Amino acid sequence: MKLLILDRDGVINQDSDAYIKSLDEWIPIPGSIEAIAQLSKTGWTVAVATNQSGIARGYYSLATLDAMHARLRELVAAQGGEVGLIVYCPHGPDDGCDCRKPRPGMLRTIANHYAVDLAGVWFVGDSKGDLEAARAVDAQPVLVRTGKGEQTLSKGVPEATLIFDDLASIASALIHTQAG
Ligand SMILES: O=P(O)(O)OC[C@@H](O)[C@H]1O[C@@H](OP(=O)(O)O)[C@@H](O)[C@@H](O)[C@@H]1O
Ligand SMILES: [Mg+2]
Ligand SMILES: [Zn+2]
Repeated sequence: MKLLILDRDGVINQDSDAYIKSLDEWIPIPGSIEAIAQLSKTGWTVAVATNQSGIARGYYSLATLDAMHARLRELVAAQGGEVGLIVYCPHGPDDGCDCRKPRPGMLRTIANHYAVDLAGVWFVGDSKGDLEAARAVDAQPVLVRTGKGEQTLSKGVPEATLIFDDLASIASALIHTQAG
């Protein structure tokens, strides 16, 4: 099975230090919707693992979060593609949950859902915690320069990390080289 797991904020949509608190603030990064559609149309299953501590912080509701994910699904479907399982961590940094990245709980949830092994599966993120979550389960850490990616890169990333400009360039690489 060709499985690709994506972080959300900073990879699929623009991120903000003030959190993405409303549907209006959820703005796709240019090329990302097309990339997901193209990947799914070429046999890739695209899942999402996203920290959403804004829920615990009271910045937005689960209904708002669901509306953002419904919008993502609508936009990808309009291009003939589909989005797989979306898993989010609604907890705060001090809640001690197993799902908040850098813990790999969400990646394991996705792997169990699809009954696949995570070894070598590409997990694409823009933050250090994304890369650490990938490494915790022997997945392939992949950093994009969008969102917080440049900032993350400037602080140093694990040697095995693959680095791409954006999700569109990842899709192009996977589709044209049938990697993964
Ligand atoms: O990149 P993903 O995992 O999809 O989502 C990240 C968001 O939940 C937010 O995560 C926060 O980190 P804290 O949760 O406050 O540590 C901050 O980095 C915000 O800028 C960011 O929007
Ligand atoms: Mg992110
Ligand atoms: Zn959690």
